[in-house]
Amino acid sequence: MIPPTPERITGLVLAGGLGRRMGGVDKGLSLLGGEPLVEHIIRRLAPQVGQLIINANQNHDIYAGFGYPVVGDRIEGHAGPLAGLEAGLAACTTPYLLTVPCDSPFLPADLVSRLAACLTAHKASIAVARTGEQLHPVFSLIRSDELPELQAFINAGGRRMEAWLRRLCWAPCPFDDCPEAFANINTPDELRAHQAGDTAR
Ligand SMILES: Nc1nc2c(ncn2[C@@H]2O[C@H](COP(=O)(O)OP(=O)(O)OP(=O)(O)O)[C@@H](O)[C@H]2O)c(=O)[nH]1
Repeated sequence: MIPPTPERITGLVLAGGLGRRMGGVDKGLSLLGGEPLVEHIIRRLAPQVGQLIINANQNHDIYAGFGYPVVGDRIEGHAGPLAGLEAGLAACTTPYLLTVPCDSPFLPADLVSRLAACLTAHKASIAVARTGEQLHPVFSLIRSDELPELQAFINAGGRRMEAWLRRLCWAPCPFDDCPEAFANINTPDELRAHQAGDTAR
């Protein structure tokens, strides 16, 4: 197994959703503390990985302005985060891909090192963040050579990320010491609440 060192990992920021609960806006570009959510993610993730890719299905030019390649879903009909993962894996040139959602701006500074240690210890194909009983499949470190398996799952109608990862050799990675790092922002009220608490972080 090739060790999942940072330079062998591409970070994929999943920003391809519809943001219905946010009122249909492009959630990754929603402002928190005066900065787009995607910028918060990039600031935390870029030091942890060798390369970055943004997955987006609208506003490509704006996302490209952050300085990283932008890929859109190749599967039609807003098939969910697995569609973004499929596009990211297809564009990825490193042996590992790390996914994060665009709406969790407080992600851990040691997310990648802990997922990498877990993947190695379990000789797994995918390591998934877990807090308590809750899995966070959109925070996963994945072997890039699982792309054909993912495409087969999607072609057979599979859409749930957790259902897919359970077909692989997968390992849960505990982050019980920092559950707040996985808080996500789905609604204008949640955005306002975090905005109000932003100065405290
Ligand atoms: N590429 C891609 N990513 C998606 C899609 N749907 C959701 N996501 C991403 O998956 C993560 C979790 O998304 P959700 O909050 O469940 O969905 P959303 O579309 O962003 O928001 P809602 O419409 O309010 O559910 C986010 O990073 C989204 O950008 C999709 O169809 N394609």
